[in-house]
Amino acid sequence: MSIRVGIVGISGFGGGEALRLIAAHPEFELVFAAGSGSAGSRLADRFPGVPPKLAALRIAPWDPETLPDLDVLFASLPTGASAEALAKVPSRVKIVDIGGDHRYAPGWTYGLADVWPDRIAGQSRIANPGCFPAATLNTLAPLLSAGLIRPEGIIIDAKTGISGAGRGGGDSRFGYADSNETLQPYGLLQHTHMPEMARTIEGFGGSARGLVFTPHLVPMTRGILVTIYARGSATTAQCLDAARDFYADRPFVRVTDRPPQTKWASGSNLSFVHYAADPERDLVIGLGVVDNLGKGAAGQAVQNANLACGLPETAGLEGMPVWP
Ligand SMILES: NC(=O)C1=CN([C@@H]2O[C@H](COP(=O)(O)OP(=O)(O)OC[C@H]3O[C@@H](n4cnc5c(N)ncnc54)[C@H](OP(=O)(O)O)[C@@H]3O)[C@@H](O)[C@H]2O)C=CC1
Ligand SMILES: CC(=O)N[C@@H](CCC(=O)OP(=O)(O)O)C(=O)O
Repeated sequence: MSIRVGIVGISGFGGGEALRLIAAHPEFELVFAAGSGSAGSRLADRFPGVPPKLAALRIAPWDPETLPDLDVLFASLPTGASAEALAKVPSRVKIVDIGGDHRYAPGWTYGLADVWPDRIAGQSRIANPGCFPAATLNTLAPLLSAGLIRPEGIIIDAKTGISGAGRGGGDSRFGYADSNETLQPYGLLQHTHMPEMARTIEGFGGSARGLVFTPHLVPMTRGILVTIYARGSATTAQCLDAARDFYADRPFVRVTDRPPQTKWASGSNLSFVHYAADPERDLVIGLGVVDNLGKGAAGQAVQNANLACGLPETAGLEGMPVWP
């Protein structure tokens, strides 16, 4: 019997990517779509390429108190817009929140699926990591776990595609003329993703004091590359070996022998990690790549829902990236 799922925020970039993955999922059946301004339109109006079986499904106005019978709800609402409404969803409906309202919130499991799948299995309230933390924490986890770097003073320099800002945008810097042929740093010293990164780093032991995270907008549609500088006396080979051990049985993380590029992950739930280290300089450089809409949002959300429902973790996520 199929698993009945809904998506709220389906007209957005995260919700639209969840639709794409769920439409091809072997066990999930999309029975409910909701939104705000898009309410009333059929899926085929918003997504002309949607499979015929879903074309006539109409987007409902979002009201958590009038949900149909659902097993899983994916929420992809602007951060700040989901906490109150999702509290009204019956507890029998499993929720994966792609937005930022429930990360490390009481009663919610932080869904870092490649690192701690056992914590997610069977859960019913899962907060997806932010897109930058998804790339960063997958890269750092093997090093922290093996004690190869110190948790203090980690510096993360990140580049993101424009879709990371969502369809909503609302800020002129995301328009084509403002974002094409230019690189824009933003969020210096205060980006909202720092607390969840610090909390996860400290979960491996020690203090994340002195954490620096600086994101940059890059004129590309999808993709995140994080370049991380940490202190530690490991060699490159030790870092790569630690990551290969850590991710030995994990299906979505590739430990590469050369620096990864954003296009390698495009349209997939893959995460690429690579390391270069110089013990003489007490320096470890970690590189991580994800698709912000894949591992950074809808891909990891489907992976989390698979774990929550006891399905194979890879169900619906085995497609290769789009290239070129
Ligand atoms: N874009 C990305 O790469 C990532 C995004 N996220 C997070 O995921 C969430 C969604 O982001 P994203 O998809 O990019 O954003 P978008 O702006 O693309 O989409 C958000 C959608 O939410 C709907 N919406 C807004 N307010 C309401 C409301 N009150 N009730 C019902 N629906 C509403 C809108 O639908 P309508 O058209 O119907 O009004 C809109 O299309 C955010 O929290 C974001 O930070 C997380 C990781 C990566
Ligand atoms: C380019 C861009 O603006 N990216 C977003 C990150 C998207 C994301 O992961 O957002 P949430 O944590 O709110 O879910 C940002 O920097 O805030």
